[in-house]
Amino acid sequence: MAIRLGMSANVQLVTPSKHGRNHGYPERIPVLGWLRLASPLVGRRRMRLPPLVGRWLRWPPLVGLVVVDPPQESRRLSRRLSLSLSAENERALAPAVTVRRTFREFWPDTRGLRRFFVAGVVLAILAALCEVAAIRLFGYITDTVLATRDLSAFWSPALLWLGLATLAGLTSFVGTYVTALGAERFLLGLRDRVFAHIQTLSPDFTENRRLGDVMARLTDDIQAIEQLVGSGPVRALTTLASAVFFAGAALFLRWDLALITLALVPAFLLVSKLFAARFRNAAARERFSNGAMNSVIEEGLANQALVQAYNQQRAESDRLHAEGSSWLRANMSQAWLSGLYGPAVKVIETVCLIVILGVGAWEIAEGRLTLGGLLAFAAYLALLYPAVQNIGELALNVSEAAAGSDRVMEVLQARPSVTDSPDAAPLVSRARGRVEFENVGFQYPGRPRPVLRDVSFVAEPGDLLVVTGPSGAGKSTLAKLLLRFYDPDQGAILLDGADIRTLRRDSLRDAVTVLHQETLLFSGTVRENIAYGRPGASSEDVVRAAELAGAHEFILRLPQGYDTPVGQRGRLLSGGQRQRIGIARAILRDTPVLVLDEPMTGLDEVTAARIMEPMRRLMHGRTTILITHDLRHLPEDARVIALEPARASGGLRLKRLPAAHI
Ligand SMILES: Nc1ncnc2c1ncn2[C@@H]1O[C@H](COP(=O)(O)OP(=O)(O)OP(=O)(O)O)[C@@H](O)[C@H]1O
Repeated sequence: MAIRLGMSANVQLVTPSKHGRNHGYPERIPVLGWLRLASPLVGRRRMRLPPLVGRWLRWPPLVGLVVVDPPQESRRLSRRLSLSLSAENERALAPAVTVRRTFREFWPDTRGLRRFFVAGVVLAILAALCEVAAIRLFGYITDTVLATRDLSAFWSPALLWLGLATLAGLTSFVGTYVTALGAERFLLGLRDRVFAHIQTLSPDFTENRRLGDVMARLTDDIQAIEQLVGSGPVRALTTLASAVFFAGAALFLRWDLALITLALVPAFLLVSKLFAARFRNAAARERFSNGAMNSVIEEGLANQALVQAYNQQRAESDRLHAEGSSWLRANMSQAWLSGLYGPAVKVIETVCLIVILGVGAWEIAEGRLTLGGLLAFAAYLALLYPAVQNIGELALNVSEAAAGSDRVMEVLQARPSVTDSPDAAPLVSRARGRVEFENVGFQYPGRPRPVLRDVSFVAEPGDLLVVTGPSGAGKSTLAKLLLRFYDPDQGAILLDGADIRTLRRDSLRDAVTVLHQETLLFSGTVRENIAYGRPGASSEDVVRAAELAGAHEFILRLPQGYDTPVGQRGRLLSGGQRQRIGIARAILRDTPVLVLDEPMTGLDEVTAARIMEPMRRLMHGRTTILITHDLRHLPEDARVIALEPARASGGLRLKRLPAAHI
């Protein structure tokens, strides 16, 4: 984009986009008045300095060189923001980390990408040098062609100018592209790393947190880190280089004129000071309202069935309206401030320009300055502004990134409650499936009392062991221990005589299938959900598993058969259908040990009876631990044990019950 400056200058200015994804690489927008450069910096005292030094350091080109640390106030702002946004969950907060620690942690993630960032810096510097030269040419043309009306002197500088503009455009384009490529790859890699780490943690890591908060860490926070570690240094270096070039060129041209314009700095400082705190408060309110509004939308949509069943549509709409109204108010106060700030700064800018032109005109009249020199001088100063503003924004990015990296590092530092021991071994062949609990005691972290105490039982290969007991007695906890989501505090769990702590977790989990109370499905097709049991399974295998699970007929009746999407968490299917897909998946997985956790919950009598047959097929030849309250549909040979809370001890005792028969 081009602007008209003075009489005929056609100047392109470089500034970063504050919002939006430009990866910190400079983009071009028109800006008038270099003095506005002080605006992002005032009101945030970076360092305590003697008044005189402080005043001089606020002189724009120097400020650009001394901003090395995020302003304390913006750091506090970020902290306050993250405090208020995540006040419900203290785990969302993490200790503050320094920028250096952020670099130490995430710099290795730039491996393989640094060449993109280096290329970005080199190309941006080249583009800035082209700008400097182009402005010089513009001044030359003004003096040798416009002032003398000698067209013959026009063509060669004009062609050179065109060449410079083309080169600047090309370098800018390639620089933007390679920086974006580096930044996007950094995001991809870091997101993969954090997500993979979360996958190694016990499921209670996510269960104990708000899902929205974990997702924000994988998206916004990671992006903030990228702005600091990836494209941040590119921006810092190119901005510094640009500031030095443009300040140097202006001072070289007329150092005395450059100093005169400093007289107007206090006016900018005053306006900026008046606005800075209000801007920050409005932004903090906007972020907070935005978060609150998003959680209402998320909860409302996720629980839509509950909302409608309880006739709470109106209440939910009111809740959203209230949060939306706060958001609107916060946005309007931002709009009011920026609406007012723009014209206020414009007035001062205009005064500044008039002063430069006035003094310049006097200098020209005195023969100490040419017209081209004056216009080139004004253009250099105008280019200096965005460069220095960039540095001010960089400081803001640094504090945002520090807050983001706190939260991401907290995730990366979380250790799985269970890990493989160094000498853990895989199962050498398919397990026979003998499962033994030997005096197992267990207490959930942070819970006052043990949930299991002295639990012992054996399930021989192919056995069906039924575990029953009142709600909350710890039946599902047995399955979590068998899968090693947790390790018992006392006793041991053995698979084929080997303590499962000596086995590799992936190998152990390959030997055990758990069918949960509510069948968990992904939002893919029926086929994909069944094949999840054995990735790479053939279509025939999927169909055969569905037939054994008694699911084939109903699947064929679905609109697209096996390719019918099951909807979010399988909600387009009935409970019984979901259950049969779960059974087909388990059949396909074909493990020697099976844990069925309340497989009949929520199913009516007829459906439950219908599912029994496929369930028997699934259990056939496998060691099965069936967790259930419902002892009606059990086979005759089932052994039943009951977990009961022991009142005095606060633990549990185990009781053997006779098998219940249909
Ligand atoms: N991740 C967890 N962190 C802390 N406590 C937990 C966790 N999961 C379960 N508990 C607690 O452990 C106890 C046993 O839970 P568990 O799910 O094993 O019971 P259950 O016998 O399967 O109950 P139900 O029959 O209702 O499914 C409960 O008091 C529960 O609150």
